Amino acid sequence: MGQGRRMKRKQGMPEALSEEHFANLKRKAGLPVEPPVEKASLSNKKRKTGAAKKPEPAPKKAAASAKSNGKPKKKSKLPEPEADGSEDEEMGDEFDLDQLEGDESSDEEASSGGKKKNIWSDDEDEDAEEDDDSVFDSDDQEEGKKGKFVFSDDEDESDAEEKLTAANIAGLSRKLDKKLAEDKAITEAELQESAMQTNIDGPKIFGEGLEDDDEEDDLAKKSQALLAPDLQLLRQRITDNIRVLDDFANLAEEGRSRAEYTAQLLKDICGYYGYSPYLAEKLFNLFTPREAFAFFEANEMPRPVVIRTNTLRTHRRDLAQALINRGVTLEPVGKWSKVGLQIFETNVPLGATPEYLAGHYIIQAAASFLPVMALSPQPNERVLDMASAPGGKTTYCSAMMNNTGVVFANDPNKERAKGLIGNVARLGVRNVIVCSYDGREFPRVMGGFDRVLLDAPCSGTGVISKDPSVKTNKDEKDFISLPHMQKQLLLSAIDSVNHASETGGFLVYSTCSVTTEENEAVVNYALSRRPNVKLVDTGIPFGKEGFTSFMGKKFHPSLKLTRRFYPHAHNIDGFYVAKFQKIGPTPPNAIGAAGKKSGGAAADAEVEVIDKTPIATDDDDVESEEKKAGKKGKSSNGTSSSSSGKGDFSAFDEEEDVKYIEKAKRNAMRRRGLDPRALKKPKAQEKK
Ligand SMILES: C[S@@+](CC[C@H](N)C(=O)[O-])C[C@H]1O[C@@H](n2cnc3c(N)ncnc32)[C@H](O)[C@@H]1O
Repeated sequence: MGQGRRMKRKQGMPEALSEEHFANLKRKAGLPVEPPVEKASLSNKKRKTGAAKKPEPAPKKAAASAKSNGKPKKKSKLPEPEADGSEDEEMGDEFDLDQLEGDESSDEEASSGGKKKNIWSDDEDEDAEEDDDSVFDSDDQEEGKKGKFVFSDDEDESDAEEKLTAANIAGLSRKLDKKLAEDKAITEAELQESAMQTNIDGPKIFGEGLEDDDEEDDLAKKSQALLAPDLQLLRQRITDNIRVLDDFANLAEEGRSRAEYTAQLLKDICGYYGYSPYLAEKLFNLFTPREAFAFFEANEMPRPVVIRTNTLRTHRRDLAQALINRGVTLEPVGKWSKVGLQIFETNVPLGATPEYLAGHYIIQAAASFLPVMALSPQPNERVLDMASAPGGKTTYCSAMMNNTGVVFANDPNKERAKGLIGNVARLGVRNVIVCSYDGREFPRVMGGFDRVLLDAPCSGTGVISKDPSVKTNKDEKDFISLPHMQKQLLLSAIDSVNHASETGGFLVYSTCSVTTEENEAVVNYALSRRPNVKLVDTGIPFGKEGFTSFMGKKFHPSLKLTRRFYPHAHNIDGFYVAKFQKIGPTPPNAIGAAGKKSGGAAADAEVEVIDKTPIATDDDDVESEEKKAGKKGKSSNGTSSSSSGKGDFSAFDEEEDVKYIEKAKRNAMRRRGLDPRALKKPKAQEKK
């Protein structure tokens, strides 16, 4: 209500961008405030790519294109990104950064010196070339620096960029104003019409007020047949009932209980939005009635189209300029991301622009940036993306890692994995190994990862605007079988993390669903089965806290650290993100540990957890054991002592030796490709 159209479409918690905004910035900076002129400091930022030289960005052109945006245009349909596989791996390296550096290194300095950054000053300055972590959204997201995403400020922005953005936005505003006026006229006409209808005293939509269920259904059907359900009236009753439920003591009719109002409301929601009663109730219960209404409403609207800059190939500001030159109206997705661009309008299919084909961006929902930001993979790490196709998050991990280290991108669905391979190729990602296992086979397949992402298969209740079939095709069975699988996958994911990782030891669990069964209940289960993990802050600067109790169920208090995202509250897909830290080795008798494919009993069977950390050479072994001893023996004041406390020359400890000998034997067997569990076989069997 009262919310502008643009604001409605705007991503997350957007910052209003207007000419006035930039004018204010200029005033602050002591610059004259004037209408846009045709001077572009961007013009000295010539870029070479492996393909043709790009035309120099010119604000005039930008303004012109923004102007043309002011005219009503047919919105282009956004095709699915193609797995075209067009490889131009070297492009990223061929940018002429000399030109950039004069300008952009100042941004780097700014970032390192704590100076504020401009609105386009993201990663771009540093990411493609520098190997500090500024390529990432999570510059300051390293563990221990929670919630410190750098918020780019515009203070340092050059005039041209301000004008560029202002012109782009001005064009957009004009267009939106026009559209707004048209919408207003239509709404007024509709209101007049509905006012005439609401004067008629309530047709009994769906048998309102009738006692007997069968009779009610019959009559409801008849009345529907006679009278097409009047959506206006239905909506009116929905809002009326919400108002009553909001202030029940004062507004309820005498003799009508809260339960009756709620039942009526749910029924109307099913009728109006087309949900199955089962799902409508499940989703309704997550919120207050008013918020539930907002949620259902938001599911009827498309989420903004967002692209993620591939920082392995380009910088966000260059990409923005190139797309603006093609007539795309866009702006940064929000301060929380340095790589996202929200697309308002485009004349060109975003899945077929030269920039797309050259791998400069990927079309990716803003919400799916979040798990990766929370994971915050670091350069040179070993990362597992357990359910990775089609690779939006995998390729973001790679960009954050600057194409170093290795990301194992797993997905058992080979068809989907093709899309993943296509994206990996197009985006010039070189540190990914694609594999295709059931995630529950980890860590048997491989373990010892610095970080693991489990973006689990889910019911999709957070993405109903994209897939409305969810409204009716998910039933009780799904909310039993999916959580069951999610729990198994999560235990496998936990067991695949190396708790002793020098840089990591983290796991992110995410879903694009909002139900507690698939989120808090799964995470709570994992906490109860794995005392060697704890929840930590996701570092994401927005989102609602996870539930610590829900409909009589109590969850661990630390569930508060997990994050829920909603379309109505954050204008992104519904999403859930939980971040774990692994603080100790997997208990040897861990119940329900990974590897058992089937559900049911398998999930509860005792499974030996095998250390799948990459096999080190004997020397490495010694070194890493020493490292561990050193690490663990470090006292709080930083002095080091041996773990036994007996100094370097402590007496032999036979028990401890047995452990090392066993481990060495197992390693030796694995080197020879044998199953180390054979060691456990009874001697008699071995002799045989
Ligand atoms: C939410 S999607 C992943 C999206 C992906 N992370 C991305 O950002 O592009 C869930 C994926 O889980 C995969 N999946 C289903 N069952 C699985 C299992 N048992 N183990 C691992 N992955 C599984 C599906 O094939 C699907 O691609």
